[in-house]
Order: sequence, then structure tokens, then C-alpha cells
Amino acid sequence: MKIGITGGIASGKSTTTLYLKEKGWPVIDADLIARQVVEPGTIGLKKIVEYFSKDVLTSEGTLDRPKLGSIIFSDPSKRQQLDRILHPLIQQEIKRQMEQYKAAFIFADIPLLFEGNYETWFDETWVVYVPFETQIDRLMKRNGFTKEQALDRIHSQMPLEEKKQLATRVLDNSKEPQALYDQIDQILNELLGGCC
Ligand SMILES: CC(C)(COP(=O)(O)OP(=O)(O)OC[C@H]1O[C@@H](n2cnc3c(N)ncnc32)[C@H](O)[C@@H]1O)[C@@H](O)C(=O)NCCC(=O)NCCS
Ligand SMILES: Nc1ncnc2c1ncn2[C@@H]1O[C@H](COP(=O)(O)OP(=O)(O)OP(=O)(O)O)[C@@H](O)[C@H]1O
Repeated sequence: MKIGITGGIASGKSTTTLYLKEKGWPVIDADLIARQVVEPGTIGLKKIVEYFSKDVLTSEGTLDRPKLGSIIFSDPSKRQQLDRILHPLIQQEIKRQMEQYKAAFIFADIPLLFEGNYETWFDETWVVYVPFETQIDRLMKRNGFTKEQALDRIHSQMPLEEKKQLATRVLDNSKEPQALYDQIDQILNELLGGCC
């Protein structure tokens, strides 16, 4: 069974997938793939430099992620251009990895699952949900962002309330992490027919 995991920025996707990995399930990570397709020497990085100029490179020639982030999260047209460059490369690699794994459950953590129309790739989609204020608080704390920076990033994605409506299942991550893990265990037990 293929399960797509999504949510909003800082809603708890990695907290969810870390737990699944600890339980031994394979997890494909779109954020990790997004980093791999822009490593030095890749077509991804070459195309980014063509569009955004060498200003988005560090002195070592790697992608200056905070710099590119500050450009694209405050300018939707530039973000869309970055998406046009990277998403085909990211999609191709997700597909390749999905075909590689053989397990009862294959999970893929894809922040832009609904924005990128990945729904048809999965038997189920799980949305990791937190209320808006919790999302802002956790994002500001984790990244050291101002409220404005946090809001720019949140507003660059489909609202979490909308994602909630589209999901097969909603995981509530507003309480302590153990409450999230209990929900995951309950769903996995249900899907495995209560056998394990
Ligand atoms: C702009 C970049 C370099 C900023 O890097 P940074 O290290 O600060 O952020 P990181 O990659 O850890 O992403 C953090 C979160 O931001 C959100 N996010 C990233 N890219 C986008 C985007 N294009 N649109 C909306 N949200 C995004 C996701 O929720 C992601 O989990 C980076 O986010 C990036 O390369 N984005 C484009 C690739 C992409 O779309 N990734 C999502 C995979 S589905
Ligand atoms: N239940 C929780 N209680 C308190 N803090 C939490 C909880 N779940 C996650 N966090 C914290 O919130 C932040 C965001 O969590 P996490 O990294 O799992 O989100 P994410 O959805 O993977 O983020 P991104 O979209 O940036 O990849 C982290 O600092 C994490 O430690």
C-alpha cells in the first residue's frame, strides 16, 4: 500500500515519518530529494543559476538556500518558476524510489502533495494537521523566523484547512508527540487488520 504524507510547513511531517522509519517502514523524503537535485554539477542547479543568476550560490558553489528562500517565498512568480524547474526532477526521483521498494507500506513525505497533484499516486493520503497558531509558533521557533517570514512561507502553500478536506486521514499533531504516535499505531493496526 502506498501512502502519501503531507501537511503544512512545520505541521509535523518529519516527526511522523521519523516514527514510521523507527518502526522499520520505508519512507521517501521529497525535501531530501529536492536537496539532491540541486547538488553541485546537477542540471537542477545549472537551471536555477540560469534563471536566478550566480547570486544564489555560496562562495563554495553550492546553493545558498536561505538566499533563494528569501527570494521565492516573498515573490510568487519566482516561486512558480523555481517549481517549474525543480518539480519534474523531484517527481521523477520520487517515482523511481517508489518502484524500488517492496514492503506492505511505502510512505512518501511530500510537502506539496496536493499542490503538485500527486494524489493519484497513492492508495491513501495522510495530512498532519495543527491549528494555524500552533503552526506559526512552531515554525518561528524552529527556524528562528519573524512572524512575517513564517506567514510568507505558510501562505506559499495550499491552506492546511483545505488539505484536511482532501485527505484520506487527518493526524492531529496539536498535542504532545506521543498523541501523534498513538494515532499512527492505531491506523497501522487497522490497515494490517489488527494482526500486529
Ligand atoms: C527555496 C529553498 C532552497 C529553501 O530551502 P530551505 O532549506 O530554507 O527549506 P527546505 O528545503 O528545508 O523546505 C522547508 C519547507 O518549505 C516548504 N517549501 C519548500 N519549497 C516550497 C515551494 N516551492 N512552495 C511552497 N512551499 C515550499 C516545504 O513545506 C518544505 O518542507 C527550498 O525550499 C527549495 O529548494 N524549494 C523548492 C523545492 C520544493 O518544492 N520542495 C518541496 C518538495 S515537494
Ligand atoms: N507534537 C509536537 N509538539 C511539540 N513540538 C512539535 C510536535 N511535533 C513537531 N514539533 C516541532 O515542530 C517543528 C516542526 O515539526 P516537523 O519538522 O516534524 O514538521 P515538518 O512538517 O516536517 O516541517 P517542514 O514542512 O518544514 O518539513 C519541529 O521543531 C518539531 O520538533
